[in-house]
Amino acid sequence: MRLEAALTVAARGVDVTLSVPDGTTLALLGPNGAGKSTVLEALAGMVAAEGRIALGDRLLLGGPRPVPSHRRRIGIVTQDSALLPSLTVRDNVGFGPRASGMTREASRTEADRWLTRVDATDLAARTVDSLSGGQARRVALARALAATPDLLLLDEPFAALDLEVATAMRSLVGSVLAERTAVLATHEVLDAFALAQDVAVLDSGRVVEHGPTERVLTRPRTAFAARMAGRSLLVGTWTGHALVTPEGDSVPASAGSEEKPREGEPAAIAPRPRELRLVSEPTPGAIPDRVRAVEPHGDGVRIHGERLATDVDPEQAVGLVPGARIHLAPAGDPPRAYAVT
Ligand SMILES: Nc1ncnc2c1ncn2[C@@H]1O[C@H](COP(=O)(O)OP(=O)(O)OP(=O)(O)O)[C@@H](O)[C@H]1O
Repeated sequence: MRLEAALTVAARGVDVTLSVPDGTTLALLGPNGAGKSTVLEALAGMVAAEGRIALGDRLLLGGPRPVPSHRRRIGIVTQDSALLPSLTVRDNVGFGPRASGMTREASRTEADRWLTRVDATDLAARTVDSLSGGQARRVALARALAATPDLLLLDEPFAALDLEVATAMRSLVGSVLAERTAVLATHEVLDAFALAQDVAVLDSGRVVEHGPTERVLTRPRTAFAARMAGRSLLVGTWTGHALVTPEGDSVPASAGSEEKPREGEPAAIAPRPRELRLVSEPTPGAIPDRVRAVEPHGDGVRIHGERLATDVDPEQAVGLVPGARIHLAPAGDPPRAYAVT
């Protein structure tokens, strides 16, 4: 069912417009505090919001009065799982079916069906306070799905889980999201690529980019979205074989086949750190920069410049203090330029 939302939660500085076509997943991608949980809670009716929320042909917000949370037909899996502590796992999962009028017996059968779906049948008789974080997340997912929601909201479903548990949860979520309308809050680019057709990048309560995942995360328009995608962004004018920045740097690049740049028009490149290397001399095509920060990264070091970032071996990073002048050049093939009009 299609979701269209334009909502404001003024007290938390959140003001967003989102749209999620029927049967697709939107990743809400942003750093801590960007407002992801607030958007999900506002959609679910758990925090008061102004604006308009339409789910299919039902107006949940923006009509005479907001539809209360329990009538929205929205399932939410929050970061703390929010299960009912005094009930068993089976009764937690059967809560939605029971509330919709099923007999106790039928709701238990339904709960067992969903517990099988999330591979948690062995937990059915446990009380929820005895569950690990990963187990609680599975049960919360089963509980949300058992209520047959029109929209599923997942808030950082893989955060704070061990590697193996998170991997299993990713594959489970991948299978339940197929053909469903869903919004997935995450700060991981991997989740957006793997699970969502579209992405909305959230910066301080505002959507700075919204579009197909591959487009937004490989050809970003804003420095913020580029950073979330693990890239840098240089914008300039396309000459046919180079990008000329407002600072006058000419960076040799090739025209990408997607959103092909046109001569004399605005274009951008968004290289990943590993696509650039440090060069000691200001050679033609190298981009001058200054070190902003240096951080350990994997078995090497990531140099964050004011304009670009690159990964180097630890021995190359010696002496690269904030403010130091550096030059960066493409490490292999020239970067791909794309139109940004
Ligand atoms: N219960 C609350 N009461 C008041 N302000 C809140 C509450 N929860 C969050 N906020 C504020 O709302 C803003 C958005 O926070 P939110 O939790 O929605 O961000 P987030 O992107 O989900 O971050 P995280 O990934 O850390 O959960 C922040 O400024 C935060 O301090």
